[in-house]
Amino acid sequence: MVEIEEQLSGLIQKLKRDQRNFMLLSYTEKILFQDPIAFFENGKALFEKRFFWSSADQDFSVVGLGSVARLTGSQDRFMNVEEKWHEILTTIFIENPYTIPGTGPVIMGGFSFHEQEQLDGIWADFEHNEMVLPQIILTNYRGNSYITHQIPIRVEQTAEKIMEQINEHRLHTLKPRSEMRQAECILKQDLNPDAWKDLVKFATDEIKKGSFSKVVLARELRATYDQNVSPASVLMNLVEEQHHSYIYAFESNGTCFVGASPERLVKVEDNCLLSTCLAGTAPRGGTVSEDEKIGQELLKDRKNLQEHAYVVDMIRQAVESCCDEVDIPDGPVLLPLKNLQHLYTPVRGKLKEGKTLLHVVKQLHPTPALGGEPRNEALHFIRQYERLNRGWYAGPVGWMDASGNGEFAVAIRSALLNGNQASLFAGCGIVRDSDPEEEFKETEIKLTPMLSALGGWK
Ligand SMILES: C=C(O[C@H]1C=CC=C(C(=O)O)[C@@H]1O)C(=O)O
Ligand SMILES: [Mg+2]
Repeated sequence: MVEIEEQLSGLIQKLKRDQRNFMLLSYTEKILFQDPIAFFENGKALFEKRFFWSSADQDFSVVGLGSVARLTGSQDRFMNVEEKWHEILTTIFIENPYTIPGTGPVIMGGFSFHEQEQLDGIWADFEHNEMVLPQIILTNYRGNSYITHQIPIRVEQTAEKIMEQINEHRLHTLKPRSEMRQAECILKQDLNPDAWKDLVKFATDEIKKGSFSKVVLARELRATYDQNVSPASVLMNLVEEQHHSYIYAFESNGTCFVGASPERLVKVEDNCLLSTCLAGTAPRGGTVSEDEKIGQELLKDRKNLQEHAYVVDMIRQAVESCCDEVDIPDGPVLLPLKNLQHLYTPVRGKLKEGKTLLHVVKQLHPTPALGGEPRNEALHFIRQYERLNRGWYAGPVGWMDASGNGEFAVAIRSALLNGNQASLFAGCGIVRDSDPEEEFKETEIKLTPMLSALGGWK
């Protein structure tokens, strides 16, 4: 702590010497292990914006509170954010002795599913895309905790005054979590299930006519609770129940988008790229042998293999345009989750010179696991006929650090929380052989993890 104070004094002197008014210091240090959910929960009283991300498999989480910069790109939004991030980075004084991904200045947030979409209704508190540079970041990596402060320094301030605020933030955020009472569902409302099934039938007719080959159709469920739903308590349940999933939350003005997605869009670490093809779904069995039987059937099922193949073909093309040494296995394997299992094909590559994480996001989004094939025809159909405002559902959500490391998942198995109301989203890949009743059942299973994390249902 003494070190930050010395840094601050030095930088204030420097501002005076250079006759400048303002600069941003990003200061990282290792601290005693902290619970990321407690940090997120404790930040509620102090900050309007909060971001949570954890990837169970890699023992990694990054949580951001507050905002010192907001990046909201419009035209060519991914590249726009990339440019703004580079501009900001040239102005930050970074003090980070660690080479741990997700430490130092990190931007966090997401993008709506549709480009240029006007967000209204339940999404009114959300920008159509927003990546935030938080005021404080807690990064947990392999059992160690790091804290990064983004500290705006004005020439007229004193180091002691700035330290007071830093200490205040630490005092209120670095402490154990308090008891959280789980909300109870008092009303569950299915928004027009029959119309959704009719739409699936209509989509298969269009596929047979040759309008497109695959389209992902989503539906929304609304639930009301006996008290305001606490995003932290939902995160706590998701972390406990949904292993092998990215657990994420983005809160803006009291509305929180939260979910547990098994689907990585893309990860970059030291120029190595990982992406995931995930499409094709079956339930889990009640016994080991039943589970194995369902899994084996899924691996041979024509409709599901078709759904999956469109995703692999498109991701291969997109990744090959940005990477060398692309490695994709010939066939899918099973990815078992708590409530369902998927067909899964991992993708690896090495980023080409000059290509970045956001270049790949731009190429990939939306993959046929969320949009369809061909992309434009499927997106047109979704915009025209799907009866919901997707907002950030199925869009890229994630983080990126100053070294170009970062990861985005697709924001499925998600819910938007506002007070005691929640909207839950789930979709299904529709291909030629899709059956409306079966696809409806598939969305029911996909909604189960969020419903359960929200506190069960009536
Ligand atoms: C669009 C969703 O899932 C996608 C990801 C995996 C499997 C899918 C499927 O089998 O239909 C979907 O393409 C969702 O959960 O809302
Ligand atoms: Mg499916």
